[in-house]
Amino acid sequence: MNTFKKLKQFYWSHKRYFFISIIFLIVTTAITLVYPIVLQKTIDDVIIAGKYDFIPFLILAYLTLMVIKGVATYIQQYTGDMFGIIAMYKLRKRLYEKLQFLPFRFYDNAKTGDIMSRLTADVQGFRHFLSYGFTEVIRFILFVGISMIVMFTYSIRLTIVTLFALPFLMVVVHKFDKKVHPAFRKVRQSFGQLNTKVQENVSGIKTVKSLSKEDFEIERFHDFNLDFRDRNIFNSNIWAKYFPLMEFIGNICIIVLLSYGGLLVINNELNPGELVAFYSLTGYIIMPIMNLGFIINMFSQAKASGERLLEILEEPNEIKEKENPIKHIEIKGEVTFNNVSLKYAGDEKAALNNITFSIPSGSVVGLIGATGSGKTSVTQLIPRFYDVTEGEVLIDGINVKDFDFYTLRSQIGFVLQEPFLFSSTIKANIAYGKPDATMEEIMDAAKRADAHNFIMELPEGYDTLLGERGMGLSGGQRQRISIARAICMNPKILILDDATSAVDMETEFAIQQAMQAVMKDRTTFIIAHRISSIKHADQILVFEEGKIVERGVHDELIKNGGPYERIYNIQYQDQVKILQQAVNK
Ligand SMILES: Nc1ncnc2c1ncn2[C@@H]1O[C@H](COP(=O)(O)OP(=O)(O)OP(=O)(O)O)[C@@H](O)[C@H]1O
Repeated sequence: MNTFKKLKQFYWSHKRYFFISIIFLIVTTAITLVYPIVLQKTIDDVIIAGKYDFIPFLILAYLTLMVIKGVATYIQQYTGDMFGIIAMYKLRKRLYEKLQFLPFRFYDNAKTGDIMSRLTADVQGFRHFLSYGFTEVIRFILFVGISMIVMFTYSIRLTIVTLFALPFLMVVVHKFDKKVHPAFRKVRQSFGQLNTKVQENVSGIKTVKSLSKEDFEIERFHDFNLDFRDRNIFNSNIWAKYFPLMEFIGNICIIVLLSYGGLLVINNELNPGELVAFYSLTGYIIMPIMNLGFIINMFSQAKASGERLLEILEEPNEIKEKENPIKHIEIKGEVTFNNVSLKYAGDEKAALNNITFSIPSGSVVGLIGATGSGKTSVTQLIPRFYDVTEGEVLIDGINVKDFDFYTLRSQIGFVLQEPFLFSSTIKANIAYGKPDATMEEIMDAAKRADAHNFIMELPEGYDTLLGERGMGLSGGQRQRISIARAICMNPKILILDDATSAVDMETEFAIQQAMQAVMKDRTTFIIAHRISSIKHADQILVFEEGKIVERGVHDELIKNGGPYERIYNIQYQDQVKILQQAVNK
């Protein structure tokens, strides 16, 4: 019940639909329970007593009851559905909002397919119980409770004898619940894994095909599909075992009722109509108890789903804005790292070790070093994608933790290593960080990123719709659009994380030329593997295993005898060799 209590905020605020549904449920249940009584009166007081004049009135009474029941059922179902649907809407909304604000750390390990299945199937499972499960529980209580009262008024002895099997039925139902709940949780988990598999496969289909791993992937999917099938079979097995047992116990009740009740009628201790009414009422008790399986099933699904939803809703967010943060100020862009260390959650080794540097506003800093040496990690600490483990990161002398997220992040333009484009128009992609940008601003940003010419060659120009993740464009084109997006925001700090790695040397040169003007008055971090990308930087930081091992400007560093000179020699000697080979041909 704890799961339902924790999720109460999503359904209890519109409880009026629930109560209306319950009121009309009581009406329909009451009418259903009146049928056996009307039947008993028809047999005992009209047919056996030979008062046939009453029959037209009874027909009319039946008809009226049916019309009222029909209308009541409609209202009950509609409001019950509304109760579940509104909760589903609110839950999805909150989950989506939560996902937007969860830290990068969460996404480092999250699986897209699993998150998708939580937002779809699990929300649906929970909604199902709210719409139907709750009312079924109440219908159960009403049916069993009222039927028992009516039966007791007809014959106490027959009621007791008929219902002797009920405790057995209860025990079976209880055992069923104990087994079916964990089974359902596993079905849900397995569905999440299956979704993840499909999603990963579709996203990585090029890698799969390029390595001819289709059969391997089919095999792997087969394993997940098999697991999902087996878990469902296991679940069905529980059903198949317990349901006939419940039915068997119910049928014994009916046999006992008809044997003992028949005897009472023969001995004139019970009227025939009363026995018929008893038979119907017993059905009203046994059927709901057997249906309890369905209700428990629905409840188990909802509980399992609710738990999975709570896992997202209760996921801690360690990167928070402080109270009364600094807002609405324009930063200048001076960036300082003081003895900064960073250890990613779950990692033994620190990714950054005691990093200290200061970048004056408006200057360009180049970050170079082997892969995994910590360059990206440094830049991710500035907009607080992660928080430092030790030390502090300052912008204009203010700790980044003191800013509100919008003030901080809206003034930092990021061009990521793997640019992500949305499946909308090129125009919308460039203006993503500044939705009110004019067409002139968008085109200006594209020109600076050397993207304007190729965009104009596309049939729809800036209105060209991109496929998912920018499919339909080359890697270099995607990178240029993402550079244009960052420029369009007009940020004070610009971070280019290997931003020109996917473009050829000529395009890189063109972008660099255009960027000279863009970088003016902005602090720019350029992470690069090519020396050509950073050689004009005002300051170059050379990284090795999470530490800065060298710093200076290009002309000094190439004669320093350190790692920069080594990288320079490898890259430029190669070029000289290539040029010599070309001349010798
Ligand atoms: N999200 C993360 N969770 C855990 N460890 C991480 C994460 N991101 C990076 N690391 C680790 O931190 C170290 C530094 O990685 P980082 O991405 O900063 O290096 P880099 O110099 O930018 O590499 P590259 O040139 O390949 O982009 C590496 O050992 C890496 O495995």
